[in-house]
Amino acid sequence: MSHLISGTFVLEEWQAFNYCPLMLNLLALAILYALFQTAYNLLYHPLHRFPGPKCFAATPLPYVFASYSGCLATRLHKLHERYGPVVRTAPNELSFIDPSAWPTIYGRKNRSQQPFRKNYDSFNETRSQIRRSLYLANEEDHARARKLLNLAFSPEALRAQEPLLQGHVHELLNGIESETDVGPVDLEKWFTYFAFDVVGETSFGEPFNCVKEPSHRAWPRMLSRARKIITGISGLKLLVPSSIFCWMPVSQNSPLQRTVLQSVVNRLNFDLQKVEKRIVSKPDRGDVLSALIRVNEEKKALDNTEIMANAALFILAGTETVATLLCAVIYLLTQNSVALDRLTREMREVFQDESQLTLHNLSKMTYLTACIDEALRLVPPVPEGLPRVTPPEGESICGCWVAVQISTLAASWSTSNFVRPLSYEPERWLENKSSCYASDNMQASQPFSTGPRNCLGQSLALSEVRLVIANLIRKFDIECTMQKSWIEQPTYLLWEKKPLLVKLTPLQSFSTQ
Ligand code: HEM
Repeated sequence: MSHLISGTFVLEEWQAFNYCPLMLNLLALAILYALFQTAYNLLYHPLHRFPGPKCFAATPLPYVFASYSGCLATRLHKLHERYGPVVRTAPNELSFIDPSAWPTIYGRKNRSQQPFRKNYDSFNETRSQIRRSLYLANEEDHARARKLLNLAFSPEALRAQEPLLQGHVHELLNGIESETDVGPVDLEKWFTYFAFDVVGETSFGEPFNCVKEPSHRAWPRMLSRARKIITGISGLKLLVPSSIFCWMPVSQNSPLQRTVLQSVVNRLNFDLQKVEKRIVSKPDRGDVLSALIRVNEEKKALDNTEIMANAALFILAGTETVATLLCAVIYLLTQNSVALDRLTREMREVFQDESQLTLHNLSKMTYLTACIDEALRLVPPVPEGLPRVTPPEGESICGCWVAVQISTLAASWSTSNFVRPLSYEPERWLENKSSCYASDNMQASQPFSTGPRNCLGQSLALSEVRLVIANLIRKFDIECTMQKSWIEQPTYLLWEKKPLLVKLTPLQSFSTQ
């Protein structure tokens, strides 16, 4: 009865009465549309004959949910084990694990043909500092910039950086050694600081000093949190077109998320000011940025915003990935005592003196390379896949807009590509390997991707990893103290790395000077 007494309430009720049918009609329309779309996806969509679970074919929700909850990479692996080498993972998305798909999806057939393009709609980067970087560049800009950046990352440019890298490895070993008598050391945190310092040193002209200065260590954690938020937003963007998404409440991040993203933007701007100063003063420090500025002086291929955008990209692309690989090699070696013993013996017998641990000498150590390749196969640092869109004029499936990708982790973990795929066996990468590995399809493991948009920093990454692993193994006896598998962890585009607790016993006969 109270609503009869209150005039306002009566008015509200009247309005609600009038709005109600409209709202109900809209809701009914939305449900009808969703039902129609689901039926179409299942029965008439050009991809409806491809194998895969019905729920993934019906709506993008399961895919987005898997991405949001950090289990996309392992989910894709399970789907491939069940449904085979090609799986429909969303209404208009196909995932492959057959290595013959790498050149088709990521390469180009001939010089005149463009590779499949990235799905730019799923990026939320239009205002960010990496907007003008290689990563988001269209084909034309990418080709122009990549040509120049390849020179800055060439083997000669890398050789010039060796003293800088060696310096950081020594700082890392000293930092780790300072903790060895306290108990198990968390190598994940040290590797992350190291990877940040190297990118800072080579691309910004000064290290971020994360290894030496505890007060400088917030940056890596901040970036990792921002990545998680951005992955979540990109996942949601798959559900609705960008034009509608930007009006939805979910596109406005929560205050906490906004603070995290804003801190990352502020920090990047702070670092990019240093790059801007160096573009003006042009000191030659023998690092990536010096090489880039020098070749650009001659070729005039990039403007200053592009140089800065790429420097920002190097932080995003070259830090967590390297830290993941370092953790993976150490963790997997501790799980395979035969491999650890063999590598330890080789490192200690071949290298009598620490000064012999140069990039040139280490590049010849085939067992070390095999240990790293096998870790890249089992824990690819970019594990989920790199979606591409089929071009309208060809390669499309039944004339339809289709996103395709090789699921990196699923391809490496597949029983159709490797013998005992979940077991760490560096021997499979050796030239004169046992015949039991004869059916291994080594091309299926492409952790740095292939084609014109493959990893620019591959040689730098491998150099960092070779130096760190060789030095650690030579200097310490290593034993993992963790009860649970380090590999069981979520992925949000990259791995969400858990602490890697390891007991390190320094060998008395070796020192870091
Ligand atoms: C183990 C370490 C690394 C792995 C596994 C890795 C993997 C990858 C992969 C898979 C891509 C292709 C991404 C895509 O197509 O969407 C990529 C691109 C890229 N990576 Fe790496 N990366 C590593 C380290 C580094 C380092 C150290 C740097 C530089 C400091 C770097 C710089 C880049 C850049 C600039 C691109 C974009 C290339 C382009 O679009 O042309 N990466 N990386």
